[in-house]
Amino acid sequence: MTDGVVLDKVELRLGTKDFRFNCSLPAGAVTAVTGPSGSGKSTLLNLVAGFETPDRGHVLVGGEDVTHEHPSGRPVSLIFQDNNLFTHLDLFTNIGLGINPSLRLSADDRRAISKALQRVGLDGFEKRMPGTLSGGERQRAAFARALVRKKPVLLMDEPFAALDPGLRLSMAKLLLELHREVGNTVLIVTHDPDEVGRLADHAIFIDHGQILLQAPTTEFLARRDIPALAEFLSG
Ligand SMILES: Nc1ncnc2c1ncn2[C@@H]1O[C@H](COP(=O)(O)OP(=O)(O)OP(=O)(O)O)[C@@H](O)[C@H]1O
Repeated sequence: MTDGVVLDKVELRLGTKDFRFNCSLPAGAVTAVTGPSGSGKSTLLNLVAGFETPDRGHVLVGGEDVTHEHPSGRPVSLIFQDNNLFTHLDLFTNIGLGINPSLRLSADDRRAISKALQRVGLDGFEKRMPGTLSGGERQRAAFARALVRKKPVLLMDEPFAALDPGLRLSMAKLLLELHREVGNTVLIVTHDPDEVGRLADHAIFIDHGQILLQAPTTEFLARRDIPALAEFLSG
């Protein structure tokens, strides 16, 4: 098993909260990041993305030590619940920024943008402004941007939480299709045990800033010996 993301004895203090993360998440797999509210799920993603720097320990992505790498230099893409798009820029530009922040785009880049829009079901949406899109369409656009960036790791923080149940299912299906096509390493924060079962190969459970369990999904969903996890699983 190759490591996609490693947090090697990472320690971080934010305000009065202490986080200690030690884990090795497999490359090319979907790992669900779960835990009670305030347990440290977003903080773990922020450490991988580079929005937080550990006080101690190392963060490795694809075997490369990125602990002190600026977020823009890390081989990761991000999709959040919202705020994925710049509201004053059309979709073509929003997605182009994912390829090159100065928007110097080659003919190939331009074709890649249109192809990515097509792939996520937004064929011909290049000139649309984010404000004119539905929530599901905005998430599709965020997927298109992640696609053109071609980064080996995709970090998703509750990407579907704002969507209604039907849309959640179709976005989960799209995520899995794209994941199988590109073989990336996905970390997805979710509060929903059903989503863990639907999407993830592995899952971790965080409580009070520490990882209490890392296991393959089937084992994870069957465990009842950790009270906080049992509570999470019973919804
Ligand atoms: N910059 C900061 N300064 C002080 N405390 C912080 C900071 N960032 C996060 N925290 C605290 O650390 C804890 C973990 O936050 P985090 O956002 O990682 O939790 P979470 O598991 O993602 O929660 P939720 O499910 O509610 O989104 C919270 O109590 C939060 O208030």
